Amino acid sequence: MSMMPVQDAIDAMLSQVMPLHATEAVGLTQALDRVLAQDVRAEITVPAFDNSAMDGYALRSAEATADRLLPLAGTALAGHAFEGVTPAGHCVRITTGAVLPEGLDTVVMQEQVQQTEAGIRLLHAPKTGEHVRRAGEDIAPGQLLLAKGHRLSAVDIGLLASIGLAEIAVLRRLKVAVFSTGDELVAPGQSLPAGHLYDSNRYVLQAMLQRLGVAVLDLGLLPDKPEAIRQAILRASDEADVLITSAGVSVGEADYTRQLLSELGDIGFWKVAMKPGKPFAFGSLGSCWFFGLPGNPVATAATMDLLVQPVLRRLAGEKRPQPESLQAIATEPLKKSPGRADFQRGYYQQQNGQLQVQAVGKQSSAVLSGAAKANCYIALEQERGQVAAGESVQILPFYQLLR
Ligand SMILES: Nc1nc2c(c(=O)[nH]1)N[C@H]1C(S)=C(S)[C@@H](COP(=O)(O)OP(=O)(O)OC[C@H]3O[C@@H](n4cnc5c(N)ncnc54)[C@H](O)[C@@H]3O)O[C@H]1N2
Ligand code: MOO
Repeated sequence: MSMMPVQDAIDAMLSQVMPLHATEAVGLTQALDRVLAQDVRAEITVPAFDNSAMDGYALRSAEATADRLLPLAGTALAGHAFEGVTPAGHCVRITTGAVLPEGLDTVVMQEQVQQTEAGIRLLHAPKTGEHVRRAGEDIAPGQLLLAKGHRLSAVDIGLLASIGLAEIAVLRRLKVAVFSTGDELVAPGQSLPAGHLYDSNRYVLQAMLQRLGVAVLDLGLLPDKPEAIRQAILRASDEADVLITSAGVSVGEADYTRQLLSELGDIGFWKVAMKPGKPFAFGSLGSCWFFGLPGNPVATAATMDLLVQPVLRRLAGEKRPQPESLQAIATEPLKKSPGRADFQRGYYQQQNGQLQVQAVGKQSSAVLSGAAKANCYIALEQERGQVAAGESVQILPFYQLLR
C-alpha cells in the first residue's frame, strides 16, 4: 500500500466529518474551552459612562493652567457619583473608575498636583481629555465580539462577563472513548512482570483530550483478546461520538483492533507518510468515528496531535485557525531519509536575533523522554533528505495539547 501524504490524510478526514449540532446553555464558570454555538454581540456599551482612569482630580481643561489654584467642589468615588454642577474654577476629587462629573473633561493624577487647604495647585497644565475613559471606548452596542465556532479562552470569559452575560450557548461537548490494548501492558501503580511495560498511551491521550475540552469515556486497558476488544468497540459505538485506540493497527498476529473494526464498522486503513505515526486507521462505527493510532508512544501522541486533533476540533464545531508554523535555523545536522515527512521533537529558542532549533533526545518513536524535553516539532518535508547545520527548517511549536 502506498503511503498517503499527511495533508491528504487530514483533508480526507475533514471532508467526511460534520460538526455537532446540539447546543446547551452553560454558566460562565463552566464555559472554558467550550465552543460557541452562536455569534456574541454586545447589547450594552462598555464602559457605560465616561469615567476616570486615575485617582486624582476632575476639572475643566480650559481652566487648568499651571500654578492655578482650584478649590474642591466635592468627591466622586467609584460606585458613588458626584451629583450636581461643579462651579467654575473648581475641581472634584475623583477615584479610578468613578463617573466623570457633568461638565468636566479631564483628570489630573494626584501625583501631578500640590494639595493645599484651599484646594489643589496644578504643577503643569494637563492635556484635554487626559486620563478619561470614554463611554463605549471598549465595546459599542451591536459590535460582534466573538463568532460562532470560537473556542472560549479565559479572556473571552471575562469579556462575556463584562457585557453582563451569565450564561452562554455552546455546542454539546464531544464524547470520546479511549482504550489501549496489549498483553504486554500493565497499568501504572502495579508491579511490572518481566517482559512487560506500563501503559502510557491511554494517559497521554486522556490528558490531550482534557486540554481539548471533550468528555472522555475511559474503556481501560484491554488484553489481546478479540472478545474483550469487541465489547469495548460496541460500547464506544453506543455511547460515544468518537473512539480512539492505540496499538493493534499494524500487521502483527495480535493486532485484532484493526480486524474487528473492519468487521464491525467501515474502516479506512492508511499508511500515512509521516514519522512517527505510519500505521493509522480512520473510519466509522455507525454514528461513532474511529481513530486507530499506532502503539509506539511518540507515534500515538504525534498522530493524536497532528492527525486527530484537527478532526476533533471540526467535530466539536470549532473554526480553528491553522497551527502556527515558523522557520528556524538548525544548529546541528538532522538525520532524515526521504519518503515520509518527519516530525522530529525539537527545542527552539531565540538566540543572536534568530530562531534556532535542535532535535532533543533519542528520536525513536518508542522514546517518550526526548519528547518530554521538546517544545516543538521540527517538520521536515516528505522528500527532504539530511539537513546540514545552518539550514532553515520549519518548526511547529507545541500548541495547546502537548505543553
Ligand atoms: N512488519 C512491520 N512491523 C511494524 C510496522 C510495519 O509497517 N511493518 N510498523 C511499525 C510501526 S512504525 C509502528 S508505530 C508499530 C505500530 O504497531 P501497532 O499500532 O500495531 O502497535 P503494537 O505493535 O501493539 O505496539 C507497538 C509498540 O508500542 C508499545 N505500546 C503499545 N501500546 C502501548 C501503550 N498503551 N503504552 C505504551 N506502549 C505501548 C508496544 O509495546 C510496542 O512496543 O508497528 C511497527 N511494526
Ligand atoms: O508510527 Mo511508527 O515509527 O512510525 O512508530
